[in-house]
Amino acid sequence: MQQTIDKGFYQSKVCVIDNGTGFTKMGWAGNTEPQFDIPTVVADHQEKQKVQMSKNTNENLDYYIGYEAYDYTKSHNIFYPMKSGIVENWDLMEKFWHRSIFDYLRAEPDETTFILTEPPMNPPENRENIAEIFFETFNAKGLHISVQAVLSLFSTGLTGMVLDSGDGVTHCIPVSDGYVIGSCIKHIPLAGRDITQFIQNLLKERGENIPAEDIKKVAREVKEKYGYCIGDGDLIKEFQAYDRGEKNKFKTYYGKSSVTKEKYTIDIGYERFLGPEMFFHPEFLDGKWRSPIDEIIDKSIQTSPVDCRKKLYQNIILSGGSTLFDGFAQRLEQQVQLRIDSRLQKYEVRSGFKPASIKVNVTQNPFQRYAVWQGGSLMALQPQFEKVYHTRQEYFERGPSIARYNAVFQPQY
Ligand SMILES: Nc1ncnc2c1ncn2[C@@H]1O[C@H](COP(=O)(O)OP(=O)(O)OP(=O)(O)O)[C@@H](O)[C@H]1O
Repeated sequence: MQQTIDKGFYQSKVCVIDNGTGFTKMGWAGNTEPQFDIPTVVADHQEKQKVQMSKNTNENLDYYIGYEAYDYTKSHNIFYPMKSGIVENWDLMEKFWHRSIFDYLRAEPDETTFILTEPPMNPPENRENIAEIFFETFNAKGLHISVQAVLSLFSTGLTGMVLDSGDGVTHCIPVSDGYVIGSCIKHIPLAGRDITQFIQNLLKERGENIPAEDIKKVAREVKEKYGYCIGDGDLIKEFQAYDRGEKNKFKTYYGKSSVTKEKYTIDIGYERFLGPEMFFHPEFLDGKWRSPIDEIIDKSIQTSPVDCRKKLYQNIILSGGSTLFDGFAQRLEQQVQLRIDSRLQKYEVRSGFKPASIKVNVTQNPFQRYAVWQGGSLMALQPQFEKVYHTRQEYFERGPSIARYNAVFQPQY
C-alpha cells in the first residue's frame, strides 16, 4: 500500500504515526487509512561502521527505511529499532522518523501536530525521549502520544477489552470509559513473527523446495494468505480431514526466487491451521508459556472492577495484523464463552442459584490491522483534540516532563 499523498489523500494539519515492531502505519489524520504501511526497518551504513569500528562518524544521510532498506542489504546493515512494541535504539528511531516525516509524509513539522502511539507498558522515559526528539530535533508544532488500545476503541465506544496482536507483541488491555485498567493488562510473548517462524520451521522440516533467501517471506505469505483457525478447536478431526484429502484443504503456493528468478511451487498443508492454533495452544511454541489466549483474556476481565466486567466481555475488540486469521474472532468468542458458562454452571451447582448468563461478543472489522491508526485519525478531528496535545511553547517552557504521564493511566479505581 505504498501510496503517496499526491494520489488524492487529504492533507490535514495532523500526522498519525503508529510505529509497530514490524510495520509502521503513517498518514495524515482525516483519511480513512494510512498512506504508508512500511516495515519498521533501517538500512544504515554508518551503524555498520559504528559496529565495526566502535566510533562515531560525521552526520550520515546514507540510510534507508521501509521496503527501500531491503534494496541495500549488500552495502548496509539492516536494523530493527523496535522490539516488543518499544523503541530499543533511539538513534535509529530518530533516523526512521526523519525519513518518515520529510520523505514519506512530506510534512513541515513546525506547522504539523503529530500523534504517536505507544504500547500500554511504555516506560515514562520513552515518552520524554519522544517529546525531546519531536520538539528539539524536528521543531514540531504539537505532539500527542496515545495508547494504542485506547485508539483501537475510539470508534466502538470507550469501554472494551482490546486484544492487540501485531508482529512482535500481543497484549490484552481492559479499558473502561477511556481509561486503561493498568493493573489488569496482560502481556503474551507470542505474536506474528513467532507464527511465521513456526511455519518456516514446518516447511523446512518437510523439505519443501524453497530458496533459502526467500523462506521467511514465503512463510509469512503462507501464514497471511492461507492461515485459519479451526472452528471447534478439534485438532484431531482437522488432521483427519487433511489425511482424507478433503477438498480445499491443501493449497499450492506459487513462488519465484528473488535471486535466480526461477519459478517453484510448494504444497501447503497442516501449517495452515497449526500456525494460528499457537494462540490457543502456546505450548507448540515453547514449553514455558502454556496459557491459551482465551484464558488470559478471561483472567484479565475477572481481575477488572466488578462493575465493568460484563461490558468488557460484551466488547472484545481485535486490533493488529495477527488477529486477521479467518475464523479467529469466532473461535475466540466460543472459547471465552465456554469459560464463562462453565464457571456459571459450577456456581449454580454450588449455590443452587442460577446466575444470569453473559453473552461474549468479539468484534471484528475489516480494517482491524489499522484500528490504531484509524483511532488516531478520528481523534484528531475531535474539537477537544486542541486541548489534549502538547504544544511547542509548552515544551520549551516546561521541558520533556510534559510528556511523562499519560492521562489514560490516571488511577480511576
Ligand atoms: N491476513 C493476515 N493474517 C494473519 N496475519 C497477518 C495478516 N496480515 C498481516 N499479518 C501479520 O500481522 C503482523 C503485522 O501486524 P501489525 O502491523 O499490527 O504489527 P506491528 O504494529 O508491526 O507490531 P506490534 O504491534 O507487535 O508492535 C505481521 O506479523 C503480519 O505477518
